[in-house]
Amino acid sequence: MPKTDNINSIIDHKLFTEEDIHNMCVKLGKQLTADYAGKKPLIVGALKGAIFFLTDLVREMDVKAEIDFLDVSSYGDEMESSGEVKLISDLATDVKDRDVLIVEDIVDTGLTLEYMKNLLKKRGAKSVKCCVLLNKEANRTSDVEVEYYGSKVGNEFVVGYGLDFMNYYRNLRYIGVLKPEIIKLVNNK
Ligand SMILES: O=P(O)(O)OC[C@H]1O[C@H](OP(=O)(O)OP(=O)(O)O)[C@H](O)[C@@H]1O
Ligand code: HPA
Ligand SMILES: [Mg+2]
Repeated sequence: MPKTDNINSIIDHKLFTEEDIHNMCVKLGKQLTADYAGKKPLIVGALKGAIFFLTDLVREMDVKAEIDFLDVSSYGDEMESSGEVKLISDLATDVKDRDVLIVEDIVDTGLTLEYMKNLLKKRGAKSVKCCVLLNKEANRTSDVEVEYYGSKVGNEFVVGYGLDFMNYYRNLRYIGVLKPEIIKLVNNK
């Protein structure tokens, strides 16, 4: 566990331990191995949140896969989606006729995922599916399909294992729920 300043003052409780996360990666990896058998998918990680999940998930997949990254952002330092997804940096790979699997840490409003799926379909991908670790349905504004997910979560702000609060705490090994009073502090600033 990295030395992270004041972690107890911001985390209310742990939601998923390292073991829980590992088990989700193993289960999803098995499903994806079966579903992508005989294919050579392009795995697209959504920076920055998906970095840890992607690296753990792909090592549970017995599939000949390529990996690339899209840097997209809609939250910046905020805790609510701006409603606008920005493409910060693009893929290096041509997706035309490829089976693409987007890997994401969380789907919340669904706007980021919808943006990425539309972009990849427009570029001529043969198939575009996604695998997200956490599926938060409470604030969903898009009807984007979530083909694979590790677990549903409630309407709580979660941090760790790639998920950030004001760009920090991504490097926690577990996933925790941010204290409601921290959210109030930020919202009242
Ligand atoms: O379903 P949505 O409401 O669009 O929210 C989900 C997205 O928001 C977060 O990314 P963020 O924009 O904060 O960038 P980051 O991955 O660099 O943290 C998260 O990593 C997802 O990509
Ligand atoms: O709950 C969350 N935590 C961190 N980043 C997020 N982006 C959307 N929802 C969340
Ligand atoms: Mg993200």
